[in-house]
Amino acid sequence: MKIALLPGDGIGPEIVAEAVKVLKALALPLEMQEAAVGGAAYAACGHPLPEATLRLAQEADAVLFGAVGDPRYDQLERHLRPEQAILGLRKALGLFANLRPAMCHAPLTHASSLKPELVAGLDILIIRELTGDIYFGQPRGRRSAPDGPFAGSEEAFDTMRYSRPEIERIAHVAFQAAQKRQGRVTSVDKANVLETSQLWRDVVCDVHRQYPGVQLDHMYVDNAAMQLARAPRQFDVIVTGNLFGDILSDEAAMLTGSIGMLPSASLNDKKQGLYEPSHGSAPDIAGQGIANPLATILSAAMMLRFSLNQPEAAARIEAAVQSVLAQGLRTPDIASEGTRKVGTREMGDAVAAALA
Ligand SMILES: NC(=O)C1=CN([C@@H]2O[C@H](COP(=O)(O)OP(=O)(O)OC[C@H]3O[C@@H](n4cnc5c(N)ncnc54)[C@H](O)[C@@H]3O)[C@@H](O)[C@H]2O)C=CC1
Ligand SMILES: CC(C)CC(=O)C(=O)O
Ligand SMILES: [Mg+2]
Repeated sequence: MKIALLPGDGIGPEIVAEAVKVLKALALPLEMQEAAVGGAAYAACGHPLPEATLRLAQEADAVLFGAVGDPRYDQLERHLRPEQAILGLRKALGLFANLRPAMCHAPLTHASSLKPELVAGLDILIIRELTGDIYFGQPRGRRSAPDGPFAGSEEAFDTMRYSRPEIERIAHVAFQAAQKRQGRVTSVDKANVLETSQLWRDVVCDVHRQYPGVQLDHMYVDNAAMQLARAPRQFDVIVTGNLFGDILSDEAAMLTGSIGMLPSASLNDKKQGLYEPSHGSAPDIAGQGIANPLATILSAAMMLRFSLNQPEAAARIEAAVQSVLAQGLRTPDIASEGTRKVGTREMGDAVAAALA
């Protein structure tokens, strides 16, 4: 089983190292090969997604990704910025389905931003479309405004676009996931305002006819953001577009205790996948040894389950994470009174040691 390791920038190398430690402790025949990506790759060879890195990812059975983004490169042209590497990988590998499970582990109900009684047992699956929408839509650019009250001044524009097949395939992923869960899908859009969202809603309704056992409802994204903070357990599966899913999943992370707890799988139609924490490179804490590695470790478990056909090994990692949380070990982002504060490495060591 070939795994491409792409640690990237900021806390990326710190958290990927801990996931690798846990994977190695499983003693499976995993062949891991590392390559530079993001700002690290730009510094080394002038491009955030070098050809060799892309090839390694394409030829691997799965990719374990840290994060990209480096404030030193914020002023670069968009196509050279570290973040283009992850967008480029998603597009090149066709990773249209992003699964972000937001679960509140029992020992962390007090670490959540909400009252414990609102998040106890929380288990939401956010399914975010990942290769379309305003992040990829053309045309985009800068120009002199051709009309309107600010005609002649500098303006910038992006394009929100979705095609029927793109919406159909992500809707199928959502309905099929719901069939294995509580059987409920909430489709989140802004159909009261946006043409793309009106098509989104039409197509989701059309696909729903093939899944009569699944309950479907629709919610505008502004209300969905509010409902997540008010009563998150009303949701089972949320399916939404790239932009809304990006924002809502960071919000949902805080219901679980921290953005450092939210793993993700990005899959294509061949179940080839890229696995990464939902957060970014966290430059504000990089190099301090305090980043929470659990989202990355849980992403490695998703990799074993979805791409490497090792569900038992995945379950062992998930149980080990539960066990260290039950023991009271906490990185600073999830620490509370009466728990034991540990750093990134100590948390990784503890998970590896707790593997049954
Ligand atoms: N997939 C990716 O590679 C992503 C990259 N980015 C990039 O990351 C850089 C930083 O972006 P931000 O908006 O600051 O988002 P961020 O997710 O990196 O950080 C937001 C806040 O959460 C904290 N945080 C994040 N991960 C954590 C962890 N594992 N443990 C403890 N605390 C954690 C950070 O310290 C920070 O205070 C930017 O360059 C951005 O473009 C952002 C999101 C995803
Ligand atoms: C570069 C960004 C689109 C990455 C991000 O924020 C995400 O995937 O959650
Ligand atoms: Mg994001």
